[in-house]
Amino acid sequence: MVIDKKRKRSDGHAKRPKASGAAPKRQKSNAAKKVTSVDALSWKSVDVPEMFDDAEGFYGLEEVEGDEIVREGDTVKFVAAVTESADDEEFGGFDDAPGETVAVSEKEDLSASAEPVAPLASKKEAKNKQKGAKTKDESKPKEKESKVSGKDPKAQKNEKKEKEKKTAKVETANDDPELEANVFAQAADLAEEDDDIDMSKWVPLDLSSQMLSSIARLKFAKPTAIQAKAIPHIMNGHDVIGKAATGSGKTLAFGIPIVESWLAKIAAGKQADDKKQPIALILSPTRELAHQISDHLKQLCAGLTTSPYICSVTGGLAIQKQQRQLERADIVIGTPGRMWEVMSSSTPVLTALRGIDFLVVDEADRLLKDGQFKEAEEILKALDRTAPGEENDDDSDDETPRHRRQTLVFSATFNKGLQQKLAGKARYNLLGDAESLEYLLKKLNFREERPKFVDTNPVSQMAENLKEGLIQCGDLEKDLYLYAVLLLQPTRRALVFTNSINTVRRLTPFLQNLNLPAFALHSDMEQKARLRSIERFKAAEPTPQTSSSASSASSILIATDVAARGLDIPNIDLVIHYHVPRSADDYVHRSGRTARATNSGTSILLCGPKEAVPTQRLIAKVHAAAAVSSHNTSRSKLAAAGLGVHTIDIDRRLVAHLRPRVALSKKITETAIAKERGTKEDDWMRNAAEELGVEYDSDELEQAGTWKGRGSGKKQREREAREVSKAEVKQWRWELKELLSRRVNTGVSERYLSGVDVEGLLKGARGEFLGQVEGLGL
Ligand SMILES: Nc1ncnc2c1ncn2[C@@H]1O[C@H](COP(=O)(O)OP(=O)(O)OP(=O)(O)O)[C@@H](O)[C@H]1O
Repeated sequence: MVIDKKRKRSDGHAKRPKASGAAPKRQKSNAAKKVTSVDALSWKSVDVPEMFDDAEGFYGLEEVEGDEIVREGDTVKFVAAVTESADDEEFGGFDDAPGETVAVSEKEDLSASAEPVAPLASKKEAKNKQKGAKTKDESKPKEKESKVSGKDPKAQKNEKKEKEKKTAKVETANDDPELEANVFAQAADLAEEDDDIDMSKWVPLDLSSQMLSSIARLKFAKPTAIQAKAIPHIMNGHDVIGKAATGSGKTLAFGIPIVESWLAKIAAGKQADDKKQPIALILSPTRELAHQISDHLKQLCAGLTTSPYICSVTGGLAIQKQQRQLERADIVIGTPGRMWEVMSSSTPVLTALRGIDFLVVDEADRLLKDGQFKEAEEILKALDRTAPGEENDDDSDDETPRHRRQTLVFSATFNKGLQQKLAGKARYNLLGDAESLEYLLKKLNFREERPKFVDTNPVSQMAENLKEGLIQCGDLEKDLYLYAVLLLQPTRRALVFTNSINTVRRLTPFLQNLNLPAFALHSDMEQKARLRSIERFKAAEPTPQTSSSASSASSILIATDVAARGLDIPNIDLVIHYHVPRSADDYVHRSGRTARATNSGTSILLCGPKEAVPTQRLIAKVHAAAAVSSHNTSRSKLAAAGLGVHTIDIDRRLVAHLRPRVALSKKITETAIAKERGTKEDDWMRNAAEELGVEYDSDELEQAGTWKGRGSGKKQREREAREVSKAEVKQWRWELKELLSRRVNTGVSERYLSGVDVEGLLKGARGEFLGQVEGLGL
C-alpha cells in the first residue's frame, strides 16, 4: 500500500495526562472508534527535507493519535478516534528485589578537560528579548546608557563595530588549540551578529562601555539575580559569599568584576607587561569546571580590544606547558591538586600569586570538604604567608595574612549553620572542627570581618523551571525503568547519574546494546577518554522534541558525581538519578545540570525499596523550607507527602513489553564484563605466579578461592557468565537485534496489521512505539 499524503498530530506533541501529584494513579486513554473515509482523516502536511521532496511512499507518515488502518479480508478501512475518556487504575507498587551492590565508590578528584560551553541565546530569542525590553521603557534607559559611557547610543554602536573589527586582530590570549577552537568559532558567530541589544538593565551595575558591549555580544540583555546583587559589592571592594540556584549565572557574577578590574588596571597603566602579575586565582573542584569557567571568561572577553590572558591549570595536561602559561597569566583557573603542584615547585609563580587581587572559590562547599581539602588548605596558607625579604616579613609570625585580596566564595548550596558563621553571627569552633568546611572557610582569611552574604534563593535551591519526578521500582528493575524513561520522555540530551563507577561501566554498554547513544564519564577513565565522552555527548545533533510520543535522546551521558557540579552543557533536558544521591546537596547539583538559565528540564529519581527512606528524607530536606514558608505546614507532614516531587505513574504493561529486550541486553553486557574481568584477573594471577616462581593453575586457584560468604552469589554468577560460549552470546545478540528491529507494540491489535506492510510498520530505529503512548505525564 502506498500512501503519499503526509500527516501529523495537529498539536505537535504526544498527549499526556496531567501530573497526578502525590497520588499514584495511572491514566490510560480508551478512545471510541468509527470507520471513516480516507479523506475524512485529519491529514496534515509535514515539512520534509528538500532531498525527500520527490520521495513517494511512507516517508513523512506519522502516527495520528487514535487513527488506525484496519484490513479485513480484501478491504482496508480507516478507523478514526471519536471521543476520549480516561479511567484510573490503582498503582500496585513493585515487588521488592535484592539490591544491587554498589561496589566501587568514586574518589572525588576529577579529570578531563571539557571544551568550551556556553549556550548562546538563539537569534530569534535574542531579538524577542530585545523587542520586549525596548517597548517596556524606550527612552529612559537609553539616556542612562549614554550617561554611563558618556557617548550617545549611535556612537556606542560605531565604537562596538570598531572593536569587533579590532578583536579579530587582537593577539589571542590562548595557545591550546584543542581548548581554543570552540571559543573562536563562537566568537566568530557573535561577530556575524550585528543586532543592537538594549542593555539598559545592566546600567545600574555601573560597568564600563567596553564591558557592556562585550556582554551585549553574548546577547545577555539583563543581569541574573546573583549578578545584579553580587557585582556591585565586588566592584565596591567587598568580600562576597554568593549563593544562587544552579544555572543562574554565578560564573559571570564573579567574572565580570574581575575582568572590569583588570581593564581598569590596564587603563591606569598599572599592569606592566614586563613583570606579569596575575589579578585573580579561581579554584574549581573539577577539571571540567575549570576549563568551562576559563572558556566562559574567554567568551566574555572576546569583545574587548585587549583581553586578559586566561589560563587553566588542571591535571591531565602537560605541567611544563601550564607553568609557561602561568608566567604570563592574568586570570588563573585551577584545580587544587595541580595548582598546588605548580605553586609549590616554583617560587616565582608562588610570589606572583601572592599578589592577586581576587581569590575565588567556586563550588566552595564541595571544593573545601572533599578529597581536595588538603591541597586547597596548602594553597590558602601559601597565599597568605609573607615570603622572606618581602615587606611585613616577620619571622615570628610566618602566616600573617596580607589582606590584599578580595575573597569571593560561590555555590548553590551552603548549609544554614555555615551561612551564619560566615556572616559572623556564630563562633567558630576551630578545635573541634579541624577537618570541617567551617575551619577552611576561616582559613580563607576574608579581609572583612563580615563578608557580604548574597543569597538569591533562600527558600528553594532548585532551578525555577525544573520539574521533579520519582519512579518507584524494584532494585533489580532499575535497568528496565531507566530504559523505559529514556524511551518515554521526549529528550534531546539526557544525563544519568549513578553512585558508582562500576554501574557506569555496566549501564553504558547495556544502553548501547539497546541502540541508545550512551557515553560514559567517571574519574577512573583516561583523561582523553573523558574529554571524548563529553565532546561526543555535546556534539550529537539534538533532535527537536518531536510530536512522536516516544522520542529517544540524541545522546545520553552515564556519569558519576564527577559531572554533578557546574557543568553547563546545552540542551540537557532530562536528568535521571539511577541511584538516589548520597546527599541533598548532590541532588540539587545533579538536577541542576538541566533547567539552566531560562531553559526548562526534568529530573527523575529511580527509587528502589531500600532507598525509600533516604529518598523521603532527601525530598523533605530539599523542599521543606519552600513549603514551610508558603504553607506554614510541619516539616514531617511535608516529608511524607513527597512535596515538590511527583510520583510518576509509568504504564507497567508498556514497561512489561520492554522486558525481553532489556533482559537480553543485560545478559550480553554482564557476560562481556565478567569475561573481561576474568581475563584481567587471570593475567594478574599469572604474572604474580611468575614473579613468585610458582606454577599457575587457574582452575585450582578458582576452587581454592571459592567461599560461601557475602558476595559469593555474585561471584558465582560471574563464574557462570565467564563460561558462556561465544556462540551463545552471538545467538543472544541476534535475538536482541531481531527484537530491536520491531517497534514495541503498545496494544495495536495484530488483526489490524495482517496483510499491511508489517515490515514497514514495525521497523523502528531505536525501539520506538507502534501506537499511542502517554509518556511520563510530567
Ligand atoms: N545575564 C545572563 N543572561 C542570560 N544567560 C546568562 C547570563 N549570565 C550567564 N548566563 C548563562 O547561564 C548559563 C549558566 O551559567 P553558569 O554556568 O554561570 O551558572 P552557575 O550558576 O554557575 O551554575 P552551577 O551552580 O550549576 O555551577 C550559562 O550558559 C551562561 O552562559
